[in-house]
Parts: sequence; C-alpha cells; structure tokens
Amino acid sequence: MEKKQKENALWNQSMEQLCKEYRMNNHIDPENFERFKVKRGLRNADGTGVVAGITQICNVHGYVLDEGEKAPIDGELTYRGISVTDLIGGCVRENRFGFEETVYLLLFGCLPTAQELHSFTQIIAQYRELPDDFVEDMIIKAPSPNVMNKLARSVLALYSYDDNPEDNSLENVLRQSVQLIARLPSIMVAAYQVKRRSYDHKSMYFHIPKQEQSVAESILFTLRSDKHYTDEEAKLLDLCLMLHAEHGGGNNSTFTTRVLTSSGTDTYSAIAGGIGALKGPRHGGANLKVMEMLEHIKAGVQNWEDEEEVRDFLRRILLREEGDGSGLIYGIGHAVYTKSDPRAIILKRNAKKLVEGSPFEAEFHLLERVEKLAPGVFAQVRGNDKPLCANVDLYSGLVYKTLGIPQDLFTPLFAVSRMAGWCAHRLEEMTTTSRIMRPAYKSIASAQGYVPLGDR
Ligand SMILES: CC(=O)SCCNC(=O)CCNC(=O)[C@H](O)C(C)(C)COP(=O)(O)OP(=O)(O)OC[C@H]1O[C@@H](n2cnc3c(N)ncnc32)[C@H](O)[C@@H]1OP(=O)(O)O
Ligand SMILES: O=C([O-])CC(=O)C(=O)O
Repeated sequence: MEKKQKENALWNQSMEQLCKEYRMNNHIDPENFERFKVKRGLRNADGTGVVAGITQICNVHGYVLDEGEKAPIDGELTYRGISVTDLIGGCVRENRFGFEETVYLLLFGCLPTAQELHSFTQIIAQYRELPDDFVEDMIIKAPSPNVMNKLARSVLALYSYDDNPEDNSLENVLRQSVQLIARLPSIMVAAYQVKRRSYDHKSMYFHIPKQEQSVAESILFTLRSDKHYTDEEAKLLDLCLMLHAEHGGGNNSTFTTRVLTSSGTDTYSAIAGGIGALKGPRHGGANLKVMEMLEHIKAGVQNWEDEEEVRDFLRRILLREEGDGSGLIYGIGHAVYTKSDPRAIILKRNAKKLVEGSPFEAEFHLLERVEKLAPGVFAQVRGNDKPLCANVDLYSGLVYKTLGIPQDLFTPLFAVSRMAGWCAHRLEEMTTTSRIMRPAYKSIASAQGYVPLGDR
C-alpha cells in the first residue's frame, strides 16, 4: 500500500507537466484528414465503410447507393445467406433452442441435419467444463471488478492449458474455436460469481450445468442461486444469443480479430483482442451504457412521458452537459444501418411483450421515446439530418434486466454469443487470405534534429 502511495505521489507531481507536454506536441488539425484524403475511421467521405475484405459468413445491408448517393433502407442481416429473422422464426416455430444451430451455420457454412445438430450440441456441452483448477487458479485467485476484463484474461490464460496452442491448422483452430464457444459461458458465470464475492461482498455459487442443457439453459442454471429458470426465459436468452452471434467482418471486434489473425498469431491472442474491442462503449459496451443513460434520464427528467422534457435532456446529452459526458446517445446510430437495425426490431418486440404489466413497463416506454426523439434532436444540435435508428444495444439491456440478469453480464453475454462470429472470421481470414493487414498512416511530423541531453 505504501509503495503504491509513493508511486502515485511521484506520478501526481509530474502528471500536469507531462500532459502539457503531450498536448503541445500531439495536436493534429482535423483539416488534415480532408487535405490528405485520409479515410478517418476507415470510412469513405460519404460515410460508407472502406471495403477491407471479402466474406461468405454474413451480410449487413443498411443502405443502397443511388446515383452515387447513400439511400436509406430497412436493415437486413443474413448469416451465410439466411435471414436472421427467418433463422430465429424457424426455431421459435419449432419451439427449440437455436444458438447451437447458429454456431454450426456460422462456422461450417450450412444448416446442420438433425443428426449433425444433435452431435454438435453434445460436443459443446462436453467442452463446457473448464480445465482442472482453472477456476481456482485463474479466476478465484485473480478476480476482476469487470467481467469483460476477466473474459479477455481467461481466454489468454487458456493458452497455457492447451497442449497444442500454436498450431494454426484448420483441424486445430476448429477444435480451439468450438472449445472457446463452449467454455466462455462457464468462464463468464464463474467470473461473475467471484466478482460478486470479492467486490460486492455477496455469496457466490458454483453450480455444475447438466449435459443435456442448451447454452442458454446452462447460463441461467449456473447463474441463479436456486438454479431455477423457465423454458420461456431460456428461449428468450437463446434468441438474444442468436441475434448477437455475428455482424460481418467490419465491426470493430471482428475486424480486430481478423487483423490479429492476419499476423499469424495464436487463437487465444486473436480472440482476446476481439473481447477487448467489444468492451468499448461505442461497440458492445453500449448495452451497459444504455442502462446507465436510462438512469440519468430517469433522475433528470421529472415527467418521463413529457416529450419536450425528454427531448431537452437528450439535447443536453449531445452537448455533453448530461449523461457520461461523451456526447453520445447510447443505443442510437449505426455505421451501416440507416432506417432500422433488424435486431433492434426483434428485441423491441420481445421486450414489449416481456414488460407488459411488469415494473419495467415505464422504462420500456422511455427507451421508445429516446428512439423516437433522438434523430430530431441530433439534427437540431448537429445540423445534420442523417437517419439514425435504434441499434441492437438499445433494448437488449432491458430484456436482460427483466430476466433478472445483472448488469455486470450485459456485455459479457454479447461476447459469449459473438465468439461464434469471431471464430468463423478467424477461420476465414486464415484459410482464404494470406496477407498481413497493414494499412498506411500519412505522417505530418516535421523533421527535427537530435539535441544532446546537456543542451536541452
Ligand atoms: C453492437 C454495436 O456496436 S451497435 C453500436 C453501439 N454504440 C452505440 O450505441 C453508441 C452510440 N452510437 C454511436 O456512437 C455511433 O452511432 C456508432 C459508433 C454506432 C456509429 O458511428 P459512426 O459510424 O461514426 O456513425 P455515423 O457515420 O453515422 O456518425 C456521424 C457522426 O455522428 C455521431 N453520432 C452517431 N451516432 C451518435 C449518437 N448516438 N450520439 C451522438 N453522436 C452520434 C458520430 O459520433 C459522428 O460524429 P463525428 O462526425 O463527430 O465523428
Ligand atoms: O456492425 C457494427 O459496426 C456494430 C454492430 O452492430 C455489431 O457488431 O453487432
């Protein structure tokens, strides 16, 4: 403790000067981006993404180009050419779990037969068990207040429990992928239980899931102290897992995974990078931020039904006067979708059914109001009438909350599901592209001579 205090004191003394130095030497005038035609955020001038690869895994379709201009359309999402809405609809109609089938489709490229699905589901259930002493050595002994941080560290740690970690053959990476997809839910729940004990001073539970349980069922069974869940709850969680499983090669976490993969690194390093990227509040971390923002709105707006009052609060969020100071209305906007994100539509429909007559109904309507008012407020504040729609993160937190899932697990659940997409893209990057990703940066540094230490 004393050592830490000494270190901090030393740093606090120098911090102001070092920050001043940094600011003086590190300003880049935004005009440079236009001047040198640099694609800021890897985006073309019209907002479309720079095309960085070719994929067969997924298509995210959010606009069409009409005479060279971006024209908004309703969003469409397909996994391996199959509409996600149809994929989910098929499982719902047959009243069965669909996440395992989604994983099969994403990894192997086709829908499994009944027999193939049965054996694949068994493999996932078997791989669910963590290596001997993993929970004790990697989670209990080194807890984290943040479950996403623990997920990334645990994935890196799994390298040491793998007899063949560096072998990037298709056979080996497929084995590692299926193991990671199966194990991440177990790691997530264990990391949460240990966080509860170590940081929230509450009891922790380690229940052993049953072999016949689906991924969604195993999560609810191990998470809850009484192990109890209803079939309806598990099917809703399963739907959420299907919806979040994949979103093309360009989303920030998948692109990160593909960039790391292109260097030839091992599976654990590449996937841990993806988890780190997903945690960010502009990406998967937004589902947690939406719920924080909802609390700010609830506290700052007297009448939640008064559109004028909500509109004014949103305006103040954009002006960084309210909320977390980032200027972002979380759960709103998307890099590809314009008119609608098909996942938000499905989640909203389910959230609406779920909250009817429950204590969460007013929160649902408040989120609906944010969805309705945000584009107009954005147009007013930014002088930009680009279409902004609700994204997947706007309603997912409320669905989880209604299911009694703690906020600590909102973004980790996204990671559990997206592991399927990351692995599919890592495999595709490895097997179809053999070139290291290496874009360029335009340097605007002016030349300066070296000055010996004594002359500065
Ligand atoms: C799973 C997911 O990752 S879904 C997205 C989750 N993220 C969020 O909900 C956070 C809020 N939304 C956003 O920050 C953005 O809409 C993003 C990150 C999703 C997409 O960003 P971009 O691709 O840059 O969107 P777009 O090109 O439409 O943005 C144009 C400008 O509007 C801003 N903007 C877009 N949406 C929002 C928003 N919800 N609140 C405030 N500003 C916004 C962007 O920051 C950008 O500003 P800039 O010109 O100063 O750089
Ligand atoms: O596509 C994106 O940029 C973000 C997104 O919605 C996702 O990864 O699910």
